[in-house]
Amino acid sequence: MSLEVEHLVGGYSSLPVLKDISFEVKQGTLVGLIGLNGAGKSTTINHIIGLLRPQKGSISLNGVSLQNAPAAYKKKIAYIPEIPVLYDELTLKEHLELTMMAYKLEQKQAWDHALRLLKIFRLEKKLDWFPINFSKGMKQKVMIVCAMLPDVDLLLVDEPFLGLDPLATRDLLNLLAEKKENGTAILMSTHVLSTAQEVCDSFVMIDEGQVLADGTFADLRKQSRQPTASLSEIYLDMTQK
Ligand SMILES: Nc1ncnc2c1ncn2[C@@H]1O[C@H](COP(=O)(O)OP(=O)(O)OP(=O)(O)O)[C@@H](O)[C@H]1O
Repeated sequence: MSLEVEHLVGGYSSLPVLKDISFEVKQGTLVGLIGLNGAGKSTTINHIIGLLRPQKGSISLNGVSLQNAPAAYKKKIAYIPEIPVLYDELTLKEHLELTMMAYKLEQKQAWDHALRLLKIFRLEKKLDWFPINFSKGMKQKVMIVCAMLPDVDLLLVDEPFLGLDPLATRDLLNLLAEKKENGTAILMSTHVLSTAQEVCDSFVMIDEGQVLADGTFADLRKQSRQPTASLSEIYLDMTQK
């Protein structure tokens, strides 16, 4: 049971940003997608959520192919984007209702869950607010709450820590750990390598649209022949070679 990306070639129109990307995210694991600016992290995620169409290769989740069964595949994924995408004319409450409708969630259970998440992120008194009145971090928290509501097989998280205060970062990490325990596969792109080193079970390092290395932190230390190096040192060393 996992996300499988196999020989993915893709990008924007005819420009192939991703050259031949393969990796797996197993059920109940958190995988860090690591790369410099422009390496192809968001492009990879955009392919996995079906926003971009592969030029070659395949993407499947627990055997369900994005190409062959897009609706069944998309029901099983949730996504926290790097830049919050909210509807100006909808309140926080209406954003939650929209998410519940989209995933066909049972109302009572979904609202209990939503209220718990809203309390964690200190948003429970802002249900009637519109996005224009939210700070950057608050908008990011709304995206997190919406993505955490459904019970999905795969959660994609694109650079979540920018704009979040330390309390919210801790709360997000706790929620990711909870999701993982429930069996969700999580792929998270981030530049915050110290946090990634602490919380991720394994890593996919990409550079110029190609996988440089993948595996656990111990695997990467072995591959780079640096038994005491940090994730950041390993990555800098690999990209400079
Ligand atoms: N909409 C787009 N149209 C054309 N090219 C794009 C588009 N978005 C990104 N690219 C190009 O694709 C390449 C990979 O970009 P991508 O956004 O995937 O990088 P990233 O690893 O997520 O970087 P960052 O860490 O800066 O967010 C870059 O060369 C970028 O210029």
